[in-house]
Amino acid sequence: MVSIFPSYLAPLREALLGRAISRGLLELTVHDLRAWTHDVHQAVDDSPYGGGPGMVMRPQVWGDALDDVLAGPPARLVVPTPAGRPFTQALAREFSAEERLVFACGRYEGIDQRVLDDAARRVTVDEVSIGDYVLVGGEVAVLAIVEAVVRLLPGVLGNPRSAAEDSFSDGLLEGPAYTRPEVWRGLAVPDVLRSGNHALIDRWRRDRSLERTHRRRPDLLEALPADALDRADRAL
Ligand SMILES: Nc1ncccc1[N+](=O)[O-]
Repeated sequence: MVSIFPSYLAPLREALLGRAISRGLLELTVHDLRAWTHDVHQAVDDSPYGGGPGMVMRPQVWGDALDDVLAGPPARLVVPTPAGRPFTQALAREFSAEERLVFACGRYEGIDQRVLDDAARRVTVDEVSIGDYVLVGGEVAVLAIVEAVVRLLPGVLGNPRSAAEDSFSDGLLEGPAYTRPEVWRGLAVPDVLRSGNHALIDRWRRDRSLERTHRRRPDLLEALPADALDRADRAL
């Protein structure tokens, strides 16, 4: 990763991801973009051509940084930006199969477009968005993207089934989950989940998942492939 706030990415070395790194399941290197500046002020941005508010990150600094960081084994350049294509679970899976990912964290009003155009001459460049809102920079998006990708790497999650049964893995939202005690503040766990009848439990979970998706994300239902819903689903 390349950022002007490397410490923003420190959480990646905590907990699950930190353990995956210490277990050698992945390597993580954070570079300070300012290492590629040469002026005393270590300037990384300048005012935009054509005027307008804010600052644009300068091509020379990013160009030199990416020349160095992209050197070596083939990598895919991921640039978080609100103007990017949506980052989805499917893209997380695609990224998790890559040998190496390089993340360019932009600040201010983004990075001079020529940096991405120049990089695209050498590597695949993915401008991706984690949501329709504007953060101050790409670092928080990189934290989210890396967590979504790394948890899919073999051996990272204790139980590989949980990645397979994620929300979105079957195109639907995950339904409600419960654990002990059976009754808590007068609220009981649905009986079916204690029935031991796994066919019934699977059906109940599928129904809750379909209901929730219908209520909260009808767009996901629209996007399902035709054969994704069976007769029982349609009966719901
Ligand atoms: N939403 C965003 N805002 C700023 C930078 C990056 C962003 N994103 O979604 O990747």
